[in-house]
Amino acid sequence: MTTQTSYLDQLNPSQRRAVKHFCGPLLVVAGAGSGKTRALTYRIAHLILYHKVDPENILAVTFTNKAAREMKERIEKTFAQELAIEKYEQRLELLKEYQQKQLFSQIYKNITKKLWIGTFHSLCSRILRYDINKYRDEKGRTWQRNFSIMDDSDVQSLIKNIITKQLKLDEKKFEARSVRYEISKAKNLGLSPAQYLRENPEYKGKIITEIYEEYQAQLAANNALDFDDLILIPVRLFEQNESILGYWHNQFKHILVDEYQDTNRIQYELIRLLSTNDEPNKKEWNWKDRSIFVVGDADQSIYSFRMADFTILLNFQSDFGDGLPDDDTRTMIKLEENYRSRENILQAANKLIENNTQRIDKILKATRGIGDTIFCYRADNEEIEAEFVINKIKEFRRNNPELNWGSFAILYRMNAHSRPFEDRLVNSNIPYQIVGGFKFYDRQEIKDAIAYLKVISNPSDTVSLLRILNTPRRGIGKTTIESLVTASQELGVPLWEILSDETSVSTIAGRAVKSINQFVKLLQTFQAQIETLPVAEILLQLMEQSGYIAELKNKGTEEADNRLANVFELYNAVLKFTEDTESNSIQDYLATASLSSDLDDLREGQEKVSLMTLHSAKGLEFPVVFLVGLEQGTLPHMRSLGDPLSIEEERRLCYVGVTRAQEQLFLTHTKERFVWGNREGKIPSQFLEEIPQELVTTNVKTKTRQNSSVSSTKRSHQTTKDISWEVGDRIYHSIFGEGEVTHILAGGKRTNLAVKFSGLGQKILDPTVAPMERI
Ligand SMILES: Nc1ncnc2c1ncn2[C@@H]1O[C@H](COP(=O)(O)OP(=O)(O)OP(=O)(O)O)[C@@H](O)[C@H]1O
Ligand SMILES: [Mg+2]
Repeated sequence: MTTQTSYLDQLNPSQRRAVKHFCGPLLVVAGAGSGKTRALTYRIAHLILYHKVDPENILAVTFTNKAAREMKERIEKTFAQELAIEKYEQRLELLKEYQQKQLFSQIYKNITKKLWIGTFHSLCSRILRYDINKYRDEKGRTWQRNFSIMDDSDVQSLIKNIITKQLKLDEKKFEARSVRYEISKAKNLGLSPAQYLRENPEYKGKIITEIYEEYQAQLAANNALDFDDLILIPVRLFEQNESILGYWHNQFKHILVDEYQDTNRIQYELIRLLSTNDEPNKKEWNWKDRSIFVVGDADQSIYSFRMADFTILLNFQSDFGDGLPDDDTRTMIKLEENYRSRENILQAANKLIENNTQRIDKILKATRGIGDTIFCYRADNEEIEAEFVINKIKEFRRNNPELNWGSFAILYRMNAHSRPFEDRLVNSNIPYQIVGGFKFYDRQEIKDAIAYLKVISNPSDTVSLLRILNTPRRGIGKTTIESLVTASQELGVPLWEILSDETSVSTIAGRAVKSINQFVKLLQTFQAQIETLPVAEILLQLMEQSGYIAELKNKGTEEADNRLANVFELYNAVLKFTEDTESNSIQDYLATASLSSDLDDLREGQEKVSLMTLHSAKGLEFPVVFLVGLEQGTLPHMRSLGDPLSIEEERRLCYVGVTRAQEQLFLTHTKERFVWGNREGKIPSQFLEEIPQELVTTNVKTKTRQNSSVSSTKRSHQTTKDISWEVGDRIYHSIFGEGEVTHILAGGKRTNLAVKFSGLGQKILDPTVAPMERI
């Protein structure tokens, strides 16, 4: 019999301390692969098993829905293991009877089902299903609990429509995509249209405010939210309504956040409100029976384009620890051993990231053997690069029977880079999956089917209603639809109200009256059964009775057949959802579907080569990793060249990529590459030069690599500026102006300073290289 070890024995002393920590705040900061996520997962198990915390009182935030599922499974396994050990020690029968096993696994599942584990978005959408009807926005608008969640493309077309049709603006000056980004940014900073205008009073700001206002009005009219609202609205609601905040504050006694370095302002506000239940600046805490536990690595902060701000992580102790200093070991634990990567890989990662100035130096020691050297391959172009990668994968599989296709990952900077790899994987008959590529839920037929469900659940969702009104074709023409929409706008009621009013329809709709009435009747039949008919059944019957399936069958083309297969695949997905969650609710299903992020593949656990962007790879690990496209202008990305802070973010991305590898790492780059339709000559990425030569083997024969980047050379000559600094020191920076030192970030060989500049917030600076002096 294999000897079982308790989960606590599978941790090092620092991790164990983190797991055993019960009440109060605790920050775990550590480099990649040091077991942060493991500590967080085991801590949840420990809270339940040892401290007897009700799983309902635990809120754990993960980076993806998939991570949440894996965490639940891990916790279930831990429970099973603990019980087995207990039984063994009591000389009782090990859980060997099949039935008993089934029973126990059911119990574990029921426990983890009660946990609140998920992404910020999915957790917030659950909160809003209870309480959104109590929220009022600054214009007094309200939402109902059956709200829809708009997907990216719906949001985009809504905004485009406002720009071109309603406000009749020049699309070249106000491009939907960039306006959308601006609005999203405002929401992630917690700014309402009026607040946004205050900060952007110039002409462009005024116009964007106008679009933002109109966009909000339309979301409300559709009883819909966008992804950003899912987090913004709970925060606003909690600020507005003390008793609601009090309720959720009591509910979530133990809050845990993974990847805390990628938290943005509004997510932070949410966590803070839930932890304090009081004014944001309150200095006294009541940690009697509650905790906040976050883990992160500032070197892996890669979402600044979504307003992530890693100074939130740096401020954790002073924020949650009654202003405790940053190095107070009562509220911070550092993990210093890496359990993931071979020493060569780890050293390369450590050396690479040392070139960043915005960081806290830290120690990360290898626990695994040295491993093979990293292989750097220079290809003539992207086709040869892909050929090399796929040949290597085949070779590895041949020589290492313990590896399966799932052991390999190809990581790139942008989704568009996947094509040559895909082509060759297809030709070689190698199973693969693209994580974060074209989403299942973005397919036309799936969006149609989901739109049917959305209208059943939320008839005010005019965006979805317009999608299905004449899909499949039922003879309702464009002009008729336009007249119906105009009528609804003039009367200020949702389109559905016009459609379901027979008198209005017969006056407006002309020849289409009969079709519209039939369509409305069909939907009403299902609306009436929303509580009684399982969601999978609603879906299937709707697709049949609306003629959707028949239309696809009649077409008989290969494309139509594929679409049909996808509709049935969706039906399967709904059945699986019901089986997993034991929920038959259409709203629960729609929330899951809308939030199935592009990182959650529909089918999991298959042995396939993974292809994904570096952003998607966060938190994952693979025995063999190919980090491709290491060229200036590819990684680092073109947009970052010339901007030192953006280059640092690109370097963090590269660091994330390197640290995904367990056994073997390949770095590839090309001499030329097709970019925007042109063939461009490429030079190797500066990051390649930052990795010590002795760790790398290469196919380039006459290699004259320069040693390290200019900045690191410069740094070593300028240590004279490394004088002793104190919190409160005032400095002058030639770009940011005057600022005050708020933190001394010491660790390892270097000291960085966190400096607060008025109007600019906090920046992390290396005093030995930053253009700054003490004043
Ligand atoms: N104490 C330990 N002993 C052995 N293996 C461990 C230990 N802690 C973690 N591991 C293993 O090391 C690997 C990395 O752990 P984990 O993913 O928790 O690290 P992480 O710090 O969250 O990494 P990242 O920063 O990339 O998210 C995993 O395979 C994990 O199972
Ligand atoms: Mg992790």
